[in-house]
Amino acid sequence: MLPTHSFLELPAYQQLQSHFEQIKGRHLRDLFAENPNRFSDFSLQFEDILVDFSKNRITSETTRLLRQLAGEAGLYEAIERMFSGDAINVTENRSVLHVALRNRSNTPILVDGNDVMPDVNAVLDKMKGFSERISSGEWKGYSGKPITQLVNIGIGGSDLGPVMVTEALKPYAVQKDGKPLLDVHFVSNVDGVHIYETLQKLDPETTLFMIASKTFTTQETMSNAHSARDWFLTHAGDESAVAKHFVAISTNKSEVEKFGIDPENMFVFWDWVGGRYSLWSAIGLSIACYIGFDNFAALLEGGHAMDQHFRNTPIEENIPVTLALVGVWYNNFFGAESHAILPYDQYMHRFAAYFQQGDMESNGKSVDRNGKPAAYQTGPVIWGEPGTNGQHAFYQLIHQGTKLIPCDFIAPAISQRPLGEHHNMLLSNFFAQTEALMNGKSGEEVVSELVKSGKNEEEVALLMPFKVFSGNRPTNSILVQKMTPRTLGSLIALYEHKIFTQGIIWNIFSFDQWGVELGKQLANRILPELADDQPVSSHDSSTNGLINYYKKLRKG
Ligand SMILES: O=P(O)(O)OC[C@H]1O[C@H](O)[C@@H](O)[C@@H](O)[C@@H]1O
Repeated sequence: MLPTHSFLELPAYQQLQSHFEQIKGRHLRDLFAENPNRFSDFSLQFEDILVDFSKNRITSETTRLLRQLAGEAGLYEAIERMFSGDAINVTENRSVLHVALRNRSNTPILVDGNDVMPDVNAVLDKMKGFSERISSGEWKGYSGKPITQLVNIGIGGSDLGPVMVTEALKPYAVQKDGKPLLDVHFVSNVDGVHIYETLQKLDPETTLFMIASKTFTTQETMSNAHSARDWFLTHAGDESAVAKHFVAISTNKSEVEKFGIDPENMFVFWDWVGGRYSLWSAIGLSIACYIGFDNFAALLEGGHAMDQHFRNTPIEENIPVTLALVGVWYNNFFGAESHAILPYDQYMHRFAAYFQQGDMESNGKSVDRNGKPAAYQTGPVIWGEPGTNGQHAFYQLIHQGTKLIPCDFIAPAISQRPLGEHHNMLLSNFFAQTEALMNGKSGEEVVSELVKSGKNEEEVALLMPFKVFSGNRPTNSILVQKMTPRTLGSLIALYEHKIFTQGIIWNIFSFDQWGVELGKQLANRILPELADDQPVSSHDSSTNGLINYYKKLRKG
């Protein structure tokens, strides 16, 4: 169990409220002017990862009170409970042990008195052996050819992590003749277009399908898996070929067997691995095959190093806790509704999408751990795109809109693909944006610019208000040396622990996802009603009207 509290009644919450009244009108420009050491006072480093949180609307009093808030919410006790295997996912009565999957120091972690590490290590060994057999060409398809194409069929947590990491670490793909040895594809949507378009690119003789589903009952994944199997059999002809081309990744052995996958070809994980925290488990098999097991192990090591930092570092220097607290500051005091994640690294183009599930499925809750409505804001809307594309799309609103949008800017110092001036140009944008968001541009600056450009008095007066930037818009900057497997592992774990910390402070359960279940149930109820052309009348008038119009339209 986790301790509970009443968020709004924590003494630090009350103190933060009066502190907020004093600080809300202060401008970041002035905070920087007052303290020449602001950068070093408000930045932290972990290995090569620098986290500069100085461009936030905080003072040392703010961080002191926020840390007190974390203490009063029982954060450090909660961290220990997670790491020691307590069933902190109370509504599903499960431990939360993605940290065990990357526990490279191999210290025992107990669930119901049993050490989970031998099972974790056995699956990692099996993944290693499998990925090596694929890349050496020892694993052959039904016609004797080696595998060159992987298709991961999964959705949500059984898709987003592998997609994000294989994209982010593309430069680490196992190579053959100067090119990635394997093409890796991901099919998630139940829309037949997704599997159709993917199958167009495949050769059945050299394709391996990975059916990834924790439950092995998810409608989208099972439909896509059956369609892939049908397509495969029309080419291979013979059921006996399936064993060479289909593997399963799941916690549900009996459903895997029912589907017709040999248990030998099954990679297991456990109910204490949440879907959105599962890329470190067998769900990462496509990653291990694509970048090679050693690189996958480096990813795990990076995650483990961040786990140690999170568990053992005092609160003043604890990076995930600091970012979580700054997030709480905007979410609960400034009323910010969203948070943008903006990687200045094209390979990380799915990073924000990945943490849309990671954060919003975890902390999108409105009932507290006492089962009572939460009378305060919980998890923010997470969104983002890579820089500089975002700059030419939605940064206008971040700079001059009416909403306060705290942003994380992430960049590597060394490009994976150095090309002329490209990386300096990219990074000049990375630095310029946070500077501009912080400083803004005053009326006087605008006027002098307009005058210099030759505008007359009337034109200056007309244009001035539109060209002013208020600034005072908060950002974190995360600068790493290079986006290696280890660094990426640490970064993902950093965000995971930020989410955990915020969930503890908001007194909500971050590891269930009952909100996703309702949609699944309702779709299953409507599906049989779509089988014929009879009008339906069992729903509200809107739903009936839509279904009946659909039935009319689909006749063509
Ligand atoms: O791996 P599975 O069981 O197919 O679930 C896939 C996804 O389903 C739902 O959307 C949620 O429960 C997610 O957390 C999960 O990741």
